[in-house]
Amino acid sequence: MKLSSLLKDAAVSKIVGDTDRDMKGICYDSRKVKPGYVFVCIVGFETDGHKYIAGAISAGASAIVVQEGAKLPDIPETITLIVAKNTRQVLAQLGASFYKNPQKKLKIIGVTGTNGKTTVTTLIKSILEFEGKTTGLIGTNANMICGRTLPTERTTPESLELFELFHEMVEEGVEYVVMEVSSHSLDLFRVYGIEFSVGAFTNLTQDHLDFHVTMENYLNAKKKLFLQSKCGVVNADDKAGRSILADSVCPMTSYGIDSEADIKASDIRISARGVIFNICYEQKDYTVRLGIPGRFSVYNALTAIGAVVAAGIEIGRAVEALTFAKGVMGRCETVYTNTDFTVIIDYAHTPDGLENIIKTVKEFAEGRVITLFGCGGDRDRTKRPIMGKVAGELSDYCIVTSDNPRTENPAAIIEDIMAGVKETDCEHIVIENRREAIGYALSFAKHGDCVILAGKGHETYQIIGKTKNHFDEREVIAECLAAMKKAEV
Ligand SMILES: CC(=O)N[C@H]1[C@@H](OP(=O)(O)OP(=O)(O)OC[C@H]2O[C@@H](n3ccc(=O)[nH]c3=O)[C@H](O)[C@@H]2O)O[C@H](CO)[C@@H](O)[C@@H]1O[C@H](C)C(=O)N[C@@H](C)C(=O)N[C@H](CCC(=O)O)C(=O)O
Ligand SMILES: Nc1ncnc2c1ncn2[C@@H]1O[C@H](COP(=O)(O)OP(=O)(O)OP(=O)(O)O)[C@@H](O)[C@H]1O
Ligand SMILES: N[C@H](CCC[C@H](N)C(=O)O)C(=O)O
Ligand SMILES: [Mg+2]
Repeated sequence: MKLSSLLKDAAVSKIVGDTDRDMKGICYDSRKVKPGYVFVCIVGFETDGHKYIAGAISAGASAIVVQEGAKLPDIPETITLIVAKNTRQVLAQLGASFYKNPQKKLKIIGVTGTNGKTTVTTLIKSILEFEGKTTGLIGTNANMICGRTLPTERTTPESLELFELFHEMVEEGVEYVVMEVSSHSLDLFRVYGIEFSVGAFTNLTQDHLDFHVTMENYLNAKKKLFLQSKCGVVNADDKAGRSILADSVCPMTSYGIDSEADIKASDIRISARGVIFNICYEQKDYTVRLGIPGRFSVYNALTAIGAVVAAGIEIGRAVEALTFAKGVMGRCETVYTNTDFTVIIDYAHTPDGLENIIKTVKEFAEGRVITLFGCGGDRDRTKRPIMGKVAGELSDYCIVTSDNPRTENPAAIIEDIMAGVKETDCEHIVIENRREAIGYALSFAKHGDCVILAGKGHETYQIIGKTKNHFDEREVIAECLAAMKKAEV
């Protein structure tokens, strides 16, 4: 594609050099540049892309996009220099042009909120597929195109990768895309230029304050989704949800249990096997059955129903489809252990998520609730003591261990968590090594107990330092149980 066509809709302030040249690709990482590429310099949180201009040019970049005011090295005249106020925005605009605006050929449903995005997007996908629609999914656990699974690094990919994914989806005949829209992605222009057919909001509780600093900034990031959605579906029971409804600039559907709402749930029955409840929509009643336990599952079902109805699916069909919806890997997932206690893997990694899963398990545990958890390193530190307190207040026993320590000292993360646990009188133990901690939990559990392994969910790795080690809790559980059996003989 000619550089001039690529730049047609881009917000650039100055261009120096040839724009008639043919561009082979776009790249924002100098290490991936190939001959004939345009290299977009991003001022990042760890480093500055402008530092790598020389490397990009020697790898063959023939055009460079730089941010206004950035310090630049000598750039040869043969290279086209493009100056912009915001290179993240230009990256998204170039990506959309390069892949021929695939977002305009798809019906895109975006889901945002602190907790529930992965679960809700998976439920929406199940409903759409029940209706015979072709779908694409983008989120934390995986990206999927018509049932084909692609690996994913992020909840919401960088704009360039996102438009490439949309392009593949269009090529493969996808009609509906269901995607998680993280607050980071909204602030960092990863979804810039996309008009969502439906924007849906689950809830807002503390997380990611390392990035957003205040809850107000965090909410404002989430609100951006509704500035680029044709219509919205929002939780009226949530304080932030009510603020989104109050500021609405597009038609909104509200849902809730406690508040007046367009889709209102009542008569909720919760068991270990799932939830059954009534919903009232446009003066008609429907009975919803979902095979995932917990009051939060009622909310996730309501968000999913609201979103598909806003996307044109008949509500009765959506309700019927949910009956067949499967649980999501690592979300309240019961692991088969052939023991007389229960082991549940869950992705709770926020105070609210942890509170929800422990309360849910308490509703059906016959014996003690034993919670094993840690907190991620290089992430919001202030949530750690709160999670410690929540786990201590609600559990019968806590095992405090490591999550993904990343570049932080695991013992220091645990110390932050322990400040909260110690505010409660919950019995507890600290075992830094997660594998050993799981072994301990399994040997400690007795008849009727429920062991919750919280925080890692679907993850099959543990990040220690900058190394990603294979770590699948399902395998660890099986290995520990086998070792325990061997020791008995
Ligand atoms: C805060 C954040 O989101 N950062 C992301 C962002 O990094 P960044 O823009 O700060 O980039 P940087 O690493 O400082 O580098 C600056 C630029 O120099 C370039 N570079 C760098 C080195 C080099 O040799 N050559 C070169 O060109 C880089 O490619 C980049 O363009 O862009 C990078 C490239 O896409 C991401 O890898 C990185 O994700 C970091 C690792 C991350 O952990 N992000 C998490 C917090 C995240 O995004 N989470 C959300 C929410 C999760 C949820 O709640 O579900 C998500 O959507 O996943
Ligand atoms: N609606 C909800 N409200 C509160 N907690 C929830 C809700 N749904 C799920 N949870 C809890 O939060 C955890 C994460 O759920 P899920 O993965 O669906 O959320 P997410 O928003 O995609 O998270 P992430 O931002 O990390 O991708 C679950 O394992 C469960 O403990
Ligand atoms: N999307 C979340 C995932 C946290 C999962 C937990 N295992 C951790 O590493 O903190 C984040 O990036 O904050
Ligand atoms: Mg997710």
